[in-house]
Amino acid sequence: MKIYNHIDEFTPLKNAIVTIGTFDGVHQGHRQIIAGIKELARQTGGETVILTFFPHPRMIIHPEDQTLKLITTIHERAALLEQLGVDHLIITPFSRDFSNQLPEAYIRDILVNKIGTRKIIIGYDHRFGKDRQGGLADLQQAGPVYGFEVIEIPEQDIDNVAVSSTRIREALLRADIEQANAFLSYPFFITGKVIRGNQIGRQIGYPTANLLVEESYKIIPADGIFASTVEIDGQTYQGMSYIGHRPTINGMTRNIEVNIFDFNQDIYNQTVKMNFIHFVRHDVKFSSLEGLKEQLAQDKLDVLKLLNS
Ligand SMILES: Cc1cc2nc3c(=O)[nH]c(=O)nc-3n(C[C@H](O)[C@H](O)[C@H](O)COP(=O)(O)O)c2cc1C
Ligand SMILES: Nc1ncnc2c1ncn2[C@@H]1O[C@H](COP(=O)(O)OP(=O)(O)O)[C@@H](O)[C@H]1O
Repeated sequence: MKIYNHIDEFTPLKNAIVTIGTFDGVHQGHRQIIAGIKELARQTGGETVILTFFPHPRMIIHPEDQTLKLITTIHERAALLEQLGVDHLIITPFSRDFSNQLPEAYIRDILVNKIGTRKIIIGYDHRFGKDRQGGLADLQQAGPVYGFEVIEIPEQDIDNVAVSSTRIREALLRADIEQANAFLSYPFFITGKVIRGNQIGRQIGYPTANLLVEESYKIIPADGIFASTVEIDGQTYQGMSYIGHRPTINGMTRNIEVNIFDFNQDIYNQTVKMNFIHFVRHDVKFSSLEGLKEQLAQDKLDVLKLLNS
């Protein structure tokens, strides 16, 4: 997959099969749409193009607003789309200039002249251009003029998609990993760099890699203990992960940590992918590290059972 960080980097195609959207999470609903454009591309010898927007307008207009959380960072989104076999991903910053284009100009300049759109799959309620003036009707009118076909995704299908994007976030925020994963059709994951902690982990026999997530807009599930798999340097391990403030040691920061099973390497500064497979239990304040240690032994048994049965 080729990634373009600006529409001007793109060379128009002869037969572009296009869809437009945020695709946060690249979940089950998105996957159906992507399967659709891939099938059309296969039938017509075309190439698939996804036009997406990043940063989100709210991030630009209100950078201090931390309430907007996304299931996937832009890098994670790109990686997932690549795995699905999309040919081209155009990431357009939502600048004032871009959003101020009139619908007719947007269709002509971007979709036709810059991309080479021959087929566009679009939701029935998709809006574009200045003040969101443009819609499906404008595309349908322009199609015959410029030689592209418009394929509408019906309301019913969109509703399913919209609902599940929100539902995935809601599920994660109540630590309902099973529900989130069912909607995503793959395990929810966090990518981060391993940073130093208090080094208490190894003292109690459970070293934990602490993850730093650089993107403040990445959604972090509710606190708890989870059965996980961890990907490091192309290898996958099992482990038990933790999200919380470590009440037992009166921790001040909200940590994302994982104790990796059958593993003994220094991985500081490495980037790891932590997959969330099952919720195990809620965070608890123990009266001593000894109490926590006993619980960790039990957690390990529970996690092994969950991952291997
Ligand atoms: C599977 C797992 C479960 C945990 N459960 C709790 C818990 O219930 N309560 C708590 O205070 N800390 C819990 N922790 C966090 C530990 O307190 C933390 O890993 C330990 O203090 C080591 O911190 P360090 O990485 O800064 O050395 C858990 C950690 C893991 C990996
Ligand atoms: N099985 C393991 N699981 C997690 N980290 C491990 C493991 N074995 C070695 N490590 C290393 O030890 C570090 C965690 O040890 P810990 O004592 O908890 O220190 P810190 O508080 O700095 O995280 C990890 O960042 C990693 O580099």
